Amino acid sequence: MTARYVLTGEGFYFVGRFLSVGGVHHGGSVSVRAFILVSATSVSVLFIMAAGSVFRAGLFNHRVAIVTGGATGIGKAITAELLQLGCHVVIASRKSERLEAAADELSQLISSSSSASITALRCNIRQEDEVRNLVASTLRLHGRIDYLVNNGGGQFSSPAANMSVKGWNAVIDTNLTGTFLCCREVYSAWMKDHGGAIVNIIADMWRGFPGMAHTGAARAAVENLTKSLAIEWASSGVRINSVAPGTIFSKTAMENYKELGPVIFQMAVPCIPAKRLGFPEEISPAVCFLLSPAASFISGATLKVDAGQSLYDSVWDIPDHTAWPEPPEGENVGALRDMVKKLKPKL
Ligand SMILES: CCCCCCCCC/C=C/C(=O)SCCNC(=O)CCNC(=O)[C@H](O)C(C)(C)COP(=O)(O)OP(=O)(O)OC[C@H]1O[C@@H](n2cnc3c(N)ncnc32)[C@H](O)[C@@H]1OP(=O)(O)O
Ligand SMILES: NC(=O)C1=CN([C@@H]2O[C@H](COP(=O)(O)OP(=O)(O)OC[C@H]3O[C@@H](n4cnc5c(N)ncnc54)[C@H](OP(=O)(O)O)[C@@H]3O)[C@@H](O)[C@H]2O)C=CC1
Repeated sequence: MTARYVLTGEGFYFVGRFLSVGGVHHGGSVSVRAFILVSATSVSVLFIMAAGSVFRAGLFNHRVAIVTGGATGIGKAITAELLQLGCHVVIASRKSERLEAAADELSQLISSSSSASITALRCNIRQEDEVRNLVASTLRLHGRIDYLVNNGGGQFSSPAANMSVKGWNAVIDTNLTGTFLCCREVYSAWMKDHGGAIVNIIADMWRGFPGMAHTGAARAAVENLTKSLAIEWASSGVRINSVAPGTIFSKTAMENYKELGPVIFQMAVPCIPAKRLGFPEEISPAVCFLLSPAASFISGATLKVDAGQSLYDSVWDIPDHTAWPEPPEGENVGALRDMVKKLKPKL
């Protein structure tokens, strides 16, 4: 038996509760349609987003978030979704023009009935004093910090052997030390006494990150940092998790690699089980979920949002070579030689 129900209005709220994702309904400027497929053995629910967030509008009303790198790419999508959920968002990065342009553009998403707001603050997360100022300014402005999204970061592509120590340090300082500084400062200044939720954006570095070894090392370290802080800060009511995106296309991400950008993104596609690139709007719901009350029992975890890429293929090609030592002699090597001889075509 298969039946299909199309629900509207309050029905969404019921579906949201049923799915335990903190409530999903049709409200505000967010327009969602849901289809439930029921069969004898299973019930599956498919949400089709027409626009905005799948989460309940107002879920983050009066909450305050800092999103580093919130003016571009993935950070911008996270900021947009948080704003639509009613959050006050402070976006922070190094380039004032980008910050101001994004704040102007994203403020258009805020409906007149919403309490949400967006503020752009310049901050280089590698600089301890600038991170301290960012947190102090946010507290002066809003009086609280409920969420921190450590999204600001990046790297350049280079074989490890060609990396200078300056280049290595630039990437480690940004992705690892910058993340640590933001976590520590937000915790000391607010979350220690009031709790909160943190999400760290890491990367698909599960099998190393050949071609970008510095960022692989930094992101693996952040994954471990996430676990340490989940334990150290649990008694303050702080939850901290990571999101590991696959290959996510945005204009700014591509431009970072200059003329190599199109090549890098194009060559990733065959290695992605979905056979297409991901998009920032496919990362932001995972971040919002981990910040939300729907994740109230989740801490120290990493959510891969990569269409299975981390289980599949690598873009790094190892050319044929004979650089390894011969295997130890013995009956198995002999058997292999016999097998290879038999496989050779007869002349
Ligand atoms: C292949 C696998 C596919 C793998 C498959 C494809 C996966 C793609 C996944 C994409 C993942 C993403 O994260 S996309 C997101 C991309 N966005 C970003 O990376 C944005 C932020 N990035 C940056 O700001 C920069 O890239 C970063 C290097 C981190 C910081 O730059 P800054 O200029 O601020 O750093 P500085 O302190 O001035 O130091 C710069 C030094 O870095 C080194 N350096 C910088 N760019 C360099 C370059 N292109 N080649 C060599 N070296 C470089 C030099 O030593 C520089 O020194 P000098 O020589 O003295 O100048
Ligand atoms: N796109 C992808 O495939 C993947 C991306 N990631 C990571 O996700 C995050 C977002 O990347 P994405 O949106 O794709 O690319 P973008 O290049 O658009 O975003 C990177 C952001 O980080 C900010 N940033 C970089 N360095 C600093 C710094 N020192 N201080 C403060 N802000 C900084 C940049 O702003 P500004 O330059 O103004 O400082 C920019 O807004 C990055 O950490 C990235 O490495 C992880 C896995 C895959």
